[in-house]
Amino acid sequence: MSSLAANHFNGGCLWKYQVSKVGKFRIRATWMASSSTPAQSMEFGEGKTNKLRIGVLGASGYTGSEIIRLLRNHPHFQITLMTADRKAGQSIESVFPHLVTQDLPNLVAVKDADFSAVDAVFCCLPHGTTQEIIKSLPTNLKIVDLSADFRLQDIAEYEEWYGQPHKATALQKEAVYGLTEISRKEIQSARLVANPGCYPTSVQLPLIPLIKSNLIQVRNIIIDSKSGVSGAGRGAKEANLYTEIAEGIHSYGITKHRHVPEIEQGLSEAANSKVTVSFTPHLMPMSRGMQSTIYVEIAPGVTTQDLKDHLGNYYEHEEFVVLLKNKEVPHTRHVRGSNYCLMNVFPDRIPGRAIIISVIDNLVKGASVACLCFRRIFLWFNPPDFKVFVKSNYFPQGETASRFAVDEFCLL
Ligand SMILES: NC(=O)C1=CN([C@@H]2O[C@H](COP(=O)(O)OP(=O)(O)OC[C@H]3O[C@@H](n4cnc5c(N)ncnc54)[C@H](OP(=O)(O)O)[C@@H]3O)[C@@H](O)[C@H]2O)C=CC1
Ligand SMILES: CC(=O)N[C@@H](CCC(=O)OP(=O)(O)O)C(=O)O
Repeated sequence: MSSLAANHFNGGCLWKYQVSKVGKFRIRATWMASSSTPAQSMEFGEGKTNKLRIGVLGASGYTGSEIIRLLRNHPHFQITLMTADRKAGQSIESVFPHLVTQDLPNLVAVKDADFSAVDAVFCCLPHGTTQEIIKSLPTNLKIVDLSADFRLQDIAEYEEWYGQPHKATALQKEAVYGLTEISRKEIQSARLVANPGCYPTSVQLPLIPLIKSNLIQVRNIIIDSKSGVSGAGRGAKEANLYTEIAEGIHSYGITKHRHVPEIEQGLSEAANSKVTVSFTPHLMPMSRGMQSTIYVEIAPGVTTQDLKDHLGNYYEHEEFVVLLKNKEVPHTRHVRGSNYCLMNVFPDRIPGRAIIISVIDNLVKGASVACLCFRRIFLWFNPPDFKVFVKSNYFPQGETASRFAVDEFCLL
């Protein structure tokens, strides 16, 4: 792990293969270098521009601002619309001064938004609000929704856990749950993608492959998760004041956190039977980062090493999920600002049990960048010569687009 961490802190960028497999050299996609190369024949929006035009709804929030940070200088994206609520009418630099040098539109209220110059929308709004807004958007738009509104397939379950009726049930049926590494194929053809929650991302990435292969029992799964305070958004709340959060750990949502049904939905689908988990989240005195420590029963005849081998193989070709070696411990600081999920598996002292640790950045892999995955967007739009473009400019060895760019974003 040390090389990956050092690489991150140095601001450099190696592919996972370069880090983990000596001698298996892959040419790195460097969009910063290639930004001098015109985006040749990639045309979006009826050929009017060679950039994909993006609207960010909720641009004045934490996840929205991360999307802007990551897309602002990209040669193939152009942010043409940004919305806000209380901050409508302001410039983005007055809200987030680090975005000062960017040529970005001012923030407007959703009701005043002009979608005529937008191809795809990232919806970074509070749940509840989101479903009504998405329902009113032009139907030609591709949408990635970061809220929880379209994640639960069972509307009754949504109403039970979110305490309100669902107001866009038809759209709910259309939405695809967007955990990239697990559902890449479905995401490619979706119009509306429900980006997974941060806790569910950190839990499902290690558990789904193990459950699918019957390597762990689906009973007695215990999940202890910890989140940075940015997970609660930028809105002012007494519980999130520095004086309330600093120098302590706060458990919350015990037995009733709204991510429980989302986690159980994903694990149950993998198991083909109903899975029930014990899940307790904690608020930590840090601005960003998330760790899930997961206690599982191993299936009869299976060893901890089998779990490790399986996860290693399952994610071998996934750039952003890394199984650490030996006894290396995943730390949240190693994924800060990055799109990586780092994980490892440890034998418990109690025979037949294992402990899995998984870390992500809640604002990146847990939210914004997960949904920026290049392949998702470009396969949606499917420009005819995309493969040629990708091959000649970025992937001389014919790699797929999923490995491109996002890690460049997150290692900035
Ligand atoms: N923070 C995280 O780690 C993660 C968050 N998410 C989800 O992503 C979504 C956005 O989260 P986050 O960025 O943290 O939230 P923030 O509270 O930081 O930002 C919310 C954004 O929505 C705008 N907004 C609020 N209410 C309305 C409204 N009624 N109409 C129109 N716009 C409105 C705000 O505008 P203004 O500021 O101008 O009032 C702001 O731009 C949420 O659904 C959240 O649960 C998902 C994964 C992780
Ligand atoms: C620390 C904190 O408050 N975290 C939020 C979850 C983070 C999040 O954004 O959840 P969604 O992805 O479902 O919107 C919470 O516990 O509700």
